[in-house]
Amino acid sequence: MTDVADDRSTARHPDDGAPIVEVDNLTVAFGSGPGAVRAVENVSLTVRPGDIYALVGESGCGKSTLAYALLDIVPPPGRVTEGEVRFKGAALERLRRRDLRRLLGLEIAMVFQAAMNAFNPVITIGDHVEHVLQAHPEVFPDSRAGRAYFEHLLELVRLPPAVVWDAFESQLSGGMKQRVAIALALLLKPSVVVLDEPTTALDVLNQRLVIDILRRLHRELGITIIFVTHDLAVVAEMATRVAVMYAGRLVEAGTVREIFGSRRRHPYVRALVDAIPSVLDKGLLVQPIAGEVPNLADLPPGCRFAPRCRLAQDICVRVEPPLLADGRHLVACHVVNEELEVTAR
Ligand SMILES: Nc1ncnc2c1ncn2[C@@H]1O[C@H](COP(=O)(O)OP(=O)(O)OP(=O)(O)O)[C@@H](O)[C@H]1O
Repeated sequence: MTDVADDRSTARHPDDGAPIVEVDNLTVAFGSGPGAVRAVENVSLTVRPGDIYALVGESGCGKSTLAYALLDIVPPPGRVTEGEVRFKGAALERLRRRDLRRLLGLEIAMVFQAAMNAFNPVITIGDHVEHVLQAHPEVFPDSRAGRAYFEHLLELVRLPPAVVWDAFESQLSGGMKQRVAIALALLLKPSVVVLDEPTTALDVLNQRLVIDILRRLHRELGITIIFVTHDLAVVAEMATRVAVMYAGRLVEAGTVREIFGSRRRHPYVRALVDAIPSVLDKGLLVQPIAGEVPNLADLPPGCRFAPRCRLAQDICVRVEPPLLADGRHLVACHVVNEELEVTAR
């Protein structure tokens, strides 16, 4: 194993290709001085074209903040204090403001967690579409082609264009609004779409529908998907790669197979998996994770998960574990990495 701080090992894999999004040693802080809280700390990851990349963790682990940083839209008082995000090799913060706006609108789109309330309630969905098309004539010089493309997107998200075009937000159900938000995000043909908790606020049937739709959009439009979720069952169904965050740090990253099937897994990830009846089919034996994510302003020494970890040893409460790579599978845990090295000898 090699000691690295990210998932960019030099090992070659069949899915290797030029990265589309790279997060390099990124730290995002809220506030300043001793009271500052680092919602994202020294996180590095690489997203390649065609990935369906899941950012996972419990509430408060920094997933949404990381997602916002991917589009350079961290809300104040949050700010990037270290590291950078690169899109197709170009650092976002070094792009001129005009180029950045263009890039973010056209190449990377976001569907926000509160998509349910993301629309202006006094205009129709058709008006929303017209506004976007007018703001970006470079994508569809003929707005009729833009309208036709939106209708195509509505069909892909399984909504009837004739109903949706003249509808106001209040006339759509929660599931329909989420799907309209996805169609709108794709209108300018971005190569990457970032979705914050795309299934969380939906009932089970609508969750299923949104998962199916996102897989279809990925297949038919070839878009790269990055999504934030606290739900590993959704990850198991949809993602190709996964990064698991705990209290602002990356604790494990790898393929879905590595995250769910590998013997070498972070105890936090094991605990998350054990908390999903649908994945392990344990029925009533599901184990909730005891304790809570620590307050970011008052972190424990050593491994942040140690106070909740059944495997914790002395070293865990003293020394922060490094993120060790086996190929592109990364784990930050003294105990499981030690076990693997012992077995490998
Ligand atoms: N606007 C803000 N002002 C101050 N601190 C913030 C702000 N937004 C986030 N934080 C800090 O960053 C931490 C991580 O928040 P974030 O929303 O990124 O987590 P998350 O994993 O996406 O959780 P959730 O699923 O609940 O959104 C919070 O616990 C909080 O300490």
